[in-house]
Amino acid sequence: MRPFLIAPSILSADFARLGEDVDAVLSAGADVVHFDVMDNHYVPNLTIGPMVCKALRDYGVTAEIDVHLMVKPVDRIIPDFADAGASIITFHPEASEHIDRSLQLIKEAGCKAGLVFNPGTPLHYLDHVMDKLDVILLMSVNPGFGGQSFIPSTLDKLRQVRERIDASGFDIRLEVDGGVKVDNIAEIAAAGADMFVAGSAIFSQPDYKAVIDEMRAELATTEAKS
Ligand SMILES: O=C(CO)[C@@H](O)[C@H](O)COP(=O)(O)O
Repeated sequence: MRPFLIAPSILSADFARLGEDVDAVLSAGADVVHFDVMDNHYVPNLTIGPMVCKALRDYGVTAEIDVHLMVKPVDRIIPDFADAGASIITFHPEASEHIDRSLQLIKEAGCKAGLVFNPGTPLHYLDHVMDKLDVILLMSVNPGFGGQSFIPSTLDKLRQVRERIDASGFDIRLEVDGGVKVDNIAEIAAAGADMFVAGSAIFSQPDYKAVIDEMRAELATTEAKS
């Protein structure tokens, strides 16, 4: 059994005092910093790049930084994020010209690698790359904005991916992102997820520890898979 990981999305953090806010959420019990990179091209929003990732490292953040690239093209920004201190880099397969090459670039740069699937993206992109994946991230909202509602069909997709991971025998995290809250996290875990991105559910509350504790209490009602 492996631990469940809670990864607050800093898209909902206070950008005017990002270092402090990230420190606060990690002190409150978060495991991983989820870092959303949007390019106003692949998705209709514009956020943060490698300089901000490096600034967090320089500020003293030592937790894993999980960089979710919502950018097209993918490859040219990978080395910059690796140099900036990213731990995990995930990208959308339909945004890459050569999925295997992008995964290889991430690994060669010393990071964990993953593919991200939008609600409408088919899972066949997994077919020939399972051995190269550390993470599979299922979006449970359409990418671009925080604060959207969880799309229920993600539960079935999670179950399908969980079966594929278990059948593969590889050590792959199953991450979910979008609309994750205290009141649905147990159901999402039961469908097979073991890493939970939550933005607005955590950062909209004054007491991060209280929300994270509530999430962990809900997760304790289910068992992590594999
Ligand atoms: O990548 C994205 C959106 O594109 C997510 O990481 C959201 O930022 C999650 O926010 P909430 O749905 O938890 O508010």
